[in-house]
Amino acid sequence: MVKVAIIGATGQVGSYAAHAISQIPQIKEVTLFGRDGNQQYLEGLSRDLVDSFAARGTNTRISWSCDEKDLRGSDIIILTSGVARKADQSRLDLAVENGKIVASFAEKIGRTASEALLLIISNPVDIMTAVALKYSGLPPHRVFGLGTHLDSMRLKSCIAEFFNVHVSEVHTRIIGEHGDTMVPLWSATTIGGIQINNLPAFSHLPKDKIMERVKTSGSLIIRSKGSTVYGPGDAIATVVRTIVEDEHRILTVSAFIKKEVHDIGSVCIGVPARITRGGVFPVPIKLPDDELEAFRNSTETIRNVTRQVFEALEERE
Ligand SMILES: NC(=O)C1=CN([C@@H]2O[C@H](COP(=O)(O)OP(=O)(O)OC[C@H]3O[C@@H](n4cnc5c(N)ncnc54)[C@H](O)[C@@H]3O)[C@@H](O)[C@H]2O)C=CC1
Ligand SMILES: O=C([O-])CC(=O)C(=O)O
Repeated sequence: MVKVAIIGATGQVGSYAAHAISQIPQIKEVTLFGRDGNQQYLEGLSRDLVDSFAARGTNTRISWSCDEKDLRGSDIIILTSGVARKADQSRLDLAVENGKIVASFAEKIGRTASEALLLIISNPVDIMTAVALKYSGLPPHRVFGLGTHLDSMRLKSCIAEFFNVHVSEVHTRIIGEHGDTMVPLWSATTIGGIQINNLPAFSHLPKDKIMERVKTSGSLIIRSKGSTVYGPGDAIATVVRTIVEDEHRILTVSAFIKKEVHDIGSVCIGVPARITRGGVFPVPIKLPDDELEAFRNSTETIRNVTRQVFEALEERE
């Protein structure tokens, strides 16, 4: 049975993620972590979740803590702490501020829960994954971020709507930055197992418009209702279920790549990765020239900002 800790559980994403993952039968306990001062909120949140579980017939145990010692024994730690962007900000604008928060939690995790798998949600998620990797000291296959999994789901639903098919018939992927330079892999997109460009209607698919919608989904939702909650929460639950059931599914998460995508490496970025109970393993792939060039551009963006954040964090030390 599995024990999961959510750091940043008092936030919008952390609290819904707690609810979503608690429906996974193998999860025995979810610990809600918050900052000192948030004890009352955490007690209220845990009571609210317990009521929900009773209503649903869910057997997961809920606990809460503000003490890093209680991270010990966690199998999976989900880190959602950090500042959320305003609708007119880029996720990259949060890099230094959230870098400090993520580095500090990563150090705590390295000290107390070095056997855990660490899933990063805080934005900009690719850079925060690199920060968590460096400051936790955990091996690369045990530190990864939500990456472009949610973007891939957004693209999937747009394609399903256009072709008027069930979402489960659409397989697609977005790789690269969880941000403006993300790269849709049309070459890896199928509907009902058929390569999308072999379907006559593909020539009418408004690809640019769809990608604009995917890229601006987060800011539109933030402008309309304050934050994105259900999309990320359920995307997190899918990743966690894939881990605990040792499914070996290939999801597009932010992982440290060495040479899996042509010769590009030494960066944390959204790539297809095999997700197992033991960790996350990027799948070696070859891309057509246009997608490769776009991915290279995306990795450069992430590499540059990661470098700047590392420099800012070194000044802190
Ligand atoms: N990767 C993805 O797909 C997604 C990432 N996010 C990111 O997740 C993060 C959380 O988003 P929300 O839950 O909407 O924000 P929120 O504002 O509702 O919650 C933020 C959480 O971080 C904690 N926190 C804030 N500043 C802190 C500090 N200095 N030290 C320790 N803890 C601190 C708060 O106590 C709270 O628990 C943001 O960075 C957001 O951009 C959100 C949605 C999707
Ligand atoms: O857009 C944001 O800031 C939150 C997020 O990453 C998403 O929902 O994709």
